Formats: sequence, structure tokens, C-alpha cells
Amino acid sequence: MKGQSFYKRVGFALCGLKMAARREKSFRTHLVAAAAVLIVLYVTQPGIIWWTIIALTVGFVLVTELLNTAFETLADQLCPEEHSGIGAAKDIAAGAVLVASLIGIIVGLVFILNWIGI
Ligand SMILES: Nc1ncnc2c1ncn2[C@@H]1O[C@H](COP(=O)(O)OP(=O)(O)OP(=O)(O)O)[C@@H](O)[C@H]1O
Repeated sequence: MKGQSFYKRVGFALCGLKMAARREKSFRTHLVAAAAVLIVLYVTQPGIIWWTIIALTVGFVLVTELLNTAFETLADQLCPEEHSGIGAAKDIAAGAVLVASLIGIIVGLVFILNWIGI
């Protein structure tokens, strides 16, 4: 499947996003949270620096969640039976999502404190 046109490769990527949203509840939750953050930014109209920091943070969480979903899908396909190594690898990948989400919460808290002037 190498050498596909740019248009087709973008189509594959969009298809992947759709599949992740359909399969993974936590990805849907993160998408809803990202939409909420966008509304908050639109309402509060912070400076360009905050738009950039928050966009990068939200993107980081969504990308981590997508990679975790891809990894889980691959692991389940390659090794459907119980295996301690697979369990550990899945937990580590989930840990990456947790770290990204905690960073997102910290950035959100700093944004709120800055907005109310503390
Ligand atoms: N094949 C396996 N062998 C051993 N343990 C597993 C296996 N599959 C899953 N587990 C354990 O169960 C946990 C949940 O796995 P599952 O595939 O259901 O992920 P999930 O609940 O969809 O996670 P997430 O919320 O990140 O999508 C894993 O983190 C791991 O500890």
C-alpha cells in the first residue's frame, strides 16, 4: 500500500480518526473536552501565547490518546490471549495518556489563575 496519492493518504488518516472516535470512549471524552476548551478560549479571548500553549497541550493529549488506541488495537490483534508483557505495555501506554492529561489539567489551572488575576 506504499506510494498512494496525498489525497488518499489524508483519507486514510481521516478514516483512522473516525475509527478511533467510534472505538474508543476515552478519545470521544477528550474530543468533548477539547471542544469545551475551544469554547472557553473563544469566550475569554486570551492572548496569542495562551491560544498557542493550550492548542499544543490539547493536541498533545489527543495525539497521545490516538497513539494509545493504535497501540491497543495492534496489541489485541497480535496477541488476543492474556500475556503479562502485553498487559504491562498497555498500562505504560495508558500511563502516557495520564501524564499528558495531568499536564493539560496543570496548564488549565494556570490559565484560570492567570485569568482571574492571581
Ligand atoms: N492481552 C492482555 N494480557 C494481559 N493483560 C491485559 C491484556 N489486555 C488488557 N490487559 C489489561 O487490562 C487493562 C485494560 O485493557 P483494555 O485493552 O481493556 O484497555 P482499555 O480499558 O480500553 O484502556 P483505555 O481506557 O486506555 O482505552 C490493560 O491496561 C492491561 O492491564
